Amino acid sequence: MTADRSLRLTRGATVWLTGLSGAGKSTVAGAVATLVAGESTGAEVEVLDGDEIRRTISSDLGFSREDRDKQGQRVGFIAELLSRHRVLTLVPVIAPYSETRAAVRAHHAERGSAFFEVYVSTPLQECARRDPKGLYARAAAGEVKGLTGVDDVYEDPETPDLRIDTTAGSPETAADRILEMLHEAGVVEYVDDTANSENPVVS
Ligand SMILES: Nc1ncnc2c1ncn2[C@@H]1O[C@H](COP(=O)(O)OS(=O)(=O)O)[C@@H](OP(=O)(O)O)[C@H]1O
Ligand SMILES: Nc1ncnc2c1ncn2[C@@H]1O[C@H](COP(=O)(O)OP(=O)(O)O)[C@@H](O)[C@H]1O
Repeated sequence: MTADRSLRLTRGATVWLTGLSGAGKSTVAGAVATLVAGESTGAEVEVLDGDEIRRTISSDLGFSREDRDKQGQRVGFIAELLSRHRVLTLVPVIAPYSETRAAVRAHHAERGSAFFEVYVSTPLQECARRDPKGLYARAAAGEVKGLTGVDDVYEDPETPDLRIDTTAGSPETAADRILEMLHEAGVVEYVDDTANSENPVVS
């Protein structure tokens, strides 16, 4: 993205960032939101973070299979509503089950809303090395049970729209790849700000 072009959304979309704790889902979602907010012409962007949702409307949920599925369905419902109303909705939520992710995709498709699955595929070893919340250390000490990827299941997405391993590269590079995906899908377009404002060049 250069300073002489701006970004605009042609429609809303949900971008679901799935992956292990510490993979970089929230950091990359934040980087996309910052880029879009800073370089767009009035585009709306929201982040629905799993931790934040769990502190509010999902404070009744734990980490059983049933509860994780409910969390996915709830967040998917809100994301679809937002994206149908032209918001670029970034969802850094683990969503460990293929079935939940497929149901959320189908929910979007039934309503004509765009949905993209981004697999933040940073390996467990790197996630545990980063351990930004100390969860892996607590799991190793036996203080946390059922941590995704350690002693609870994570079903790898088989056909994600995009796969990003954040072991190498910056969050901004990862964010650029997501914007490129959205550009290719026609959700994002760029307007050449140096062109005649009555005859803008859009790509
Ligand atoms: N047992 C266990 N497994 C996974 N994650 C745990 C667990 N306990 C607490 N946490 C914290 O909860 C965050 C994940 O919430 P999500 O709603 O994204 O997870 S899920 O989709 O319902 O599986 C997760 O956030 P991220 O680290 O951002 O992924 C953790 O902060
Ligand atoms: N390229 C990168 N992309 C995203 N996060 C990165 C990257 N390199 C290092 N990190 C670090 O990894 C950690 C990822 O944490 P977070 O974004 O909360 O992950 P998640 O939301 O998947 O649990 C952060 O401490 C972040 O600074």
